[in-house]
Amino acid sequence: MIAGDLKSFQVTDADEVFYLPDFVTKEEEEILLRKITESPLPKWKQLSKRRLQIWGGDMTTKRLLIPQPMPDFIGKYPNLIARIRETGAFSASPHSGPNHVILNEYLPGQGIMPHEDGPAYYPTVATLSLGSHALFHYYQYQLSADTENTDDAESGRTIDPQPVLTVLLEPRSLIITRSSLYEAHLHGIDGVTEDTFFAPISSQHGTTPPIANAHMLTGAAERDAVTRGGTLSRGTRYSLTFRDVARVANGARLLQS
Ligand SMILES: O=C(O)CCC(=O)C(=O)O
Ligand SMILES: [Fe+2]
Repeated sequence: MIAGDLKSFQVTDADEVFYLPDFVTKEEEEILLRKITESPLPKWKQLSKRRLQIWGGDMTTKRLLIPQPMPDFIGKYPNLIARIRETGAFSASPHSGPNHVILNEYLPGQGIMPHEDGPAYYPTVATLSLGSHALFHYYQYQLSADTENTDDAESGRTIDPQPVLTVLLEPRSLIITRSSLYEAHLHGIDGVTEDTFFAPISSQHGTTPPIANAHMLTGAAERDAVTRGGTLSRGTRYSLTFRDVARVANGARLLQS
């Protein structure tokens, strides 16, 4: 892919969100899924509702990355880091590419509450989906206080429950989020076992928000469900979130301190 092409993957004119379907091939997806599911148990960090792995190094409380080499299936075959650099999405980031990856595992019924990714990272994230689709929502904070809505535990600010943008992430796709949707918005995935879509004609009966990347979908089942109405069952999904941690510890300096 040529760096300048990124614009042709932009989901809407208004937002810096880019959807790249089929970013990895089926064969590459199989290799990645095998490597992930074969990884030894100690690699996993168990949270209350899902588990994850962190690659590229751990972060100190002062948001300093203590770098670790990437596993071969991220940095060599397939070389996902290089492929993401080639999109140009990180061209203005401190290291011109991602240096940190979080792998999340979601079983059917598991999701991630609306949240912000925080200031340790350069405000660009690229997310590769493997194994299953997900419906990904971007939210904004409520401008005026409304007691009916949920509060964000961390900021204490109220989140508008109506997403500002919803995209369907197909397996093997990459979604890139930059700028305002990264810095001033939240994102999340509902913990459901299936997603139901209503054909536009009957949309008044349904509650599904419009899918902003409907015109960019490449999977037959996904296109069908979104354009004609239907249900997509969630399988186990793995997401790899690629980011650039601005501050990286320098080995020599670490030894001196
Ligand atoms: O699984 C995803 O697509 C989102 C993950 C996420 O938001 C995060 O790890 O911060
Ligand atoms: Fe996130």
